[in-house]
This record gives sequence, C-alpha cells and structure tokens, in this order.
Amino acid sequence: MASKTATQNGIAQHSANYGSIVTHHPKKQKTHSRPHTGAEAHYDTTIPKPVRKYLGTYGLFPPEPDTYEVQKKRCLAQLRSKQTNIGKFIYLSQLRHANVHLFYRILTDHFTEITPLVYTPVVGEACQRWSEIYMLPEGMYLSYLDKGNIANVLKNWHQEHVEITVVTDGSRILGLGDLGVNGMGIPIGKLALYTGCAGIRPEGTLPLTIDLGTSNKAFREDPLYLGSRRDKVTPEEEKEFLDELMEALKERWPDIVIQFEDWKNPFPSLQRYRNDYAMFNDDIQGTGAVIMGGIIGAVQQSDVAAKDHRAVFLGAGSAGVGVAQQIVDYFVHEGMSEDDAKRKFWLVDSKGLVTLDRGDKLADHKVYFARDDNEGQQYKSLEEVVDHVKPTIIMGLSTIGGAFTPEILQKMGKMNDRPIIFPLSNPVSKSECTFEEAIVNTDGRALFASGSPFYPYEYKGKTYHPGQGNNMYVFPGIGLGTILCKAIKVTSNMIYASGEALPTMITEEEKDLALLYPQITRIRDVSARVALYVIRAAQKDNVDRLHHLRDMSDEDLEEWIVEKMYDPHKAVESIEDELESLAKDLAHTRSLQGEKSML
Ligand SMILES: O=C([O-])CC(=O)C(=O)O
Ligand SMILES: [Mg+2]
Repeated sequence: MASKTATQNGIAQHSANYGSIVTHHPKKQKTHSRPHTGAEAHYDTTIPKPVRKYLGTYGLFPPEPDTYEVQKKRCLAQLRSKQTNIGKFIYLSQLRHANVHLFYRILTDHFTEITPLVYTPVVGEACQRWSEIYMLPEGMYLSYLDKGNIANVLKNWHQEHVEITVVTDGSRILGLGDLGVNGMGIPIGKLALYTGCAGIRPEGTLPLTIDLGTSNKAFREDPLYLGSRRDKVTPEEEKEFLDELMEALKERWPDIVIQFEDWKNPFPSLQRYRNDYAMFNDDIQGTGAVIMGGIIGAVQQSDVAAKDHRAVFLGAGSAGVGVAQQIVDYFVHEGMSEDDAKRKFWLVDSKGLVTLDRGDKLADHKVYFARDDNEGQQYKSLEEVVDHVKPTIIMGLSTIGGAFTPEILQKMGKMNDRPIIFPLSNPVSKSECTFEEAIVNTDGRALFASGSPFYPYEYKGKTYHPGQGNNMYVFPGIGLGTILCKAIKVTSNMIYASGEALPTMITEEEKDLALLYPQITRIRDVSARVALYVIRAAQKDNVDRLHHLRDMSDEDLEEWIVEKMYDPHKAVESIEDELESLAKDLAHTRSLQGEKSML
C-alpha cells in the first residue's frame, strides 16, 4: 500500500500531467499540506467525487461528475454559438489553457471542424488582431534586448522537458506580411498540430517568438501593439542573436528539435544551422516536401511521364524556390539529370519570368532557376508565360489572391487532359484561385491542391474533393521522427522521405476520388508513417542516435512510433484510473489510522 507521502506525490505528479502547462515556477512553488495540482485537474468536471474530496475541491464546482461525451457536447455547443471565427479561436485558446487534454480530445475527434479554427486560415486573422485579443502568453517571447542573456531568460520556462520548439520573428506570417510579435499565433498553432497530429506531449512543446523589431509601421504606431517600436534589426544583428539563441536552446534542452517558421528571409539561418542542430525550416522544406508528395500523386494520375511535365511557378520567394528544389529532387529520383530536371521550371515574380538577362539583379536563391533560353525576350505577365511555356502544372506561391484568373485556368484546361493546379498561398484570401474556380474552368478535370482548406464542390451532378497541400501533412511527422530516433540533424534525405511517405498512405478509394493526399482525418496515422520514413532516412544518413531502432522491421517500428505518441483519450483514462486508486489507497490508510474518512 502506498504511504501517504508517496500517495500525495503520485497525485501531484499525475495531476500536473492532467493539466495544461503548469503555471507555477518550480523555484517559487511553496510546500503546501496538499500537493500542488494544476487548476485544470481540480476543476475537470469528470473527476469522480472521492478524488475531488481527496484533492480538497469537493463542493467547489458542480457536484455531478460528467462523462467526456457530455463535456464534449457542452464545449462544441459553446464553440458553435460563437458568432465569429475569432470568437471561436479565443474560446479554443481558453479551453486549451483550462483543460489541455479535453482540448486535444476534441481536436482529434473533430479534426476537420477544429483545425481551421486553431491553424490556417483563422490563425492568420488571429495574428493580425493579436494585440487586441491577447490574454495569455502561451509561449515565450524573447526580445533583441535579451541579447547576451538569452540562456538565463530561457531558464524561466517552466517545462523541464521541451522536445520541440517552433520559432518565428513574425516577419512573414503566412501571406500576410510582417506582423512582428503578433506572429505568436503561428508557433502556438503549429505546436497544437504537433500534439494533435503527431502526439508530441503538450508539455514538450515551446512556442517561441522573437521580437527583432518590425517593419510594420501601423503596428509600431498602435498603442495596443505588444512588441518593441523599433525597426527591424539588420541581418548581421539577427545572425548574432540567432547564434546565441540556438546555443542557449541546446544548452537547456540538448535534444531539442527547432523548427523555423515564417521568417521573411529563411535561407541564411537554414544554411547556417542545419549541420549543427536538429533544425529545419518548415516553409522551405516542409512545404517543399508536402508539395512534392502531392506532385508524385498528380503526375501518376495525369498519365503524363515525369519527364514531359512543365511547371510554371507564380512566386519566386523562399517557399516557391523551396518547392521547386524539392520537385527537382523527385525528378532526379525518377531518372532525370539535375540539369534536365531544373529546366522543367519557369519561375515568375513581380517583374515577370525570371531570366538571366532580365536586366535586374536577381536575389541569390532565384539564380538557380533563372531561364537562359528566352532568346532575349522577356515575359511580363503570368498569362504571357503560360502561353509561352504551355505548362502541365501551375503552382501559386505568390500571396496574390485570384492571380489564377478564369482565362488562365481555361487555358490550362485546354492544353491538358488533367491540368495540375496548385494555388498554395495562405490564408484563403491569398489563394491564387478557389477550388470552385479550378473545377468550373477546367470542366472538372483539374488535379488540385491548395495551401488553405476548401470545401468539396458539386459540379454537373458530381462531388469533387479538394486536396490540401499544407505542410501540416509533414512537419508533425518530421518532428516526431527526429525526436524519436534522437537525430542530431535533419538531413535533406529526411525531408525528402517525409514527402515520399505521403502517397503511400493514399487508399484506393481516395485514388478513385482523384485525391492527391490522404484524408486529413487520418492525420495521426499519416504522421506515424511520415515519422517512420524520416527515421529510416536518418538511419541511412547515420544521424540517428537510438540505434536499436535500426533492427526493427518497418511494421514493428511503425507500431512502436504509434505507441510513443501522446493520445489525449488514453492520457485522461490512465490518469483518472490512477487518481482514483490513489484516492482509495489514502482513504484506506486513513481508516486504518482511525481518521474520520472524508471519502
Ligand atoms: O501555416 C500554414 O498554413 C502553411 C505555412 O507554413 C505558411 O503558409 O507559411
Ligand atoms: Mg509558415
């Protein structure tokens, strides 16, 4: 039988697990006669009466214990009664704070309803209005003023075992521009999906926003803005700050995986840190891999051999170039030379087709794909480029909503049996076309994937289903695989493998519906498969540290991955069981000691 102390410690530990991020600083925690339990554990309405009595919360909230089903019904009714998406976003943030397991239970059970509210597209609006809606930190904010002292500031984070962080400076939030510290919604949203999709324990996640100033003048003048009023630091200052941050993160959490997200110029940090840290850039690499995965499926369904495809990209920023590079890798895997593969791409930016002789100085990352076969001719608009190239694929990474006009879509439909149309900009307002426009203007023949979610669309009596080529299909699995095999870095092969895993999860039924991605409702299985591929690639590259995984069969390893994943339903059940038996033990001890039992 457990002694009183052991019992209390047990309850303390389990109750802490029960709740969301524990809000007490360990150093400042006082010794109470009762163990510290998160407020969430105290007030969860499913806690049975004997446990409430033991915790000292009996009588402090409505008396009859709920079931999860009832709790969920109440939450969904409250959520659905909110009139606006932002109201729903705020409600869900509060729910996550109040009862973290309940939040993740509902997220995983109602994935298609909840994800767009905590992630793209609604998180975009939340970031734009962060200063207005802010209530809880939900992560760490570091400032340029912390330079020289970052390691000390990181000590203030209360969670001992952080496994993954998503870090932004807010300088390019989705397609919405520089939102400064208002960008915090993105790390929070991405990490919610890490937990929901890939089963990273909530307390193993750290949303991190760095205030390096902002070029957003309206925000700097807004009295409610929560960041500094200074202009953006210089690239050199940013580099020095990041050098210190990376080192400090690794010092406090030696196995931490670091995901860079929504940086205006993401290439320098990726180049600088990719060999020394377990880090990756989601916008270049995650987006690249997920689109490559979709393209593998689309090329197969188009019945046109990989070598005969021609891709026009609207948008030659980091995401555009990242995606093109990843598809080059795929074409090379299909037997093309790198030079032939790269000639399959025509990139278009705000000045027109990217060519070597255009007369302006091209940014470094554009030079690789710049055309030299335009015979002196410059093509200024997307439509001109489409006429010139006669593409089989058009991709949008431009953040220009509606840039794929009906005329362009109709041309794609005339030139191809199965035109591949990927408007990838986020959120929905920035999407280059809608699903409906793609279907109507190609008479239902488009092979379609977008960055933001669209609803299925009925056309001429048939229901068409859009693909969502969002990096949410891969980043959770990349992080999970990297954490589980304790990889010392995230190699290009691991990123490639994450995209390659996706088509292996598409069922025959999904193929019949021309889906390019597995249904999002199976995202936890998809993330486990992605993690399996990522771990295998890490092993091949010899960057894994958990070598016994090498000896497992694929089936066993995938099963092992699933077992390791946090499952909010199981977490609650096991904590409840444990709490109940601990409370019973204590009642028994008290009665043996002749105390009047409260239970
Ligand atoms: O967050 C998303 O939905 C996808 C993404 O990384 C971006 O658009 O920057
Ligand atoms: Mg992003």
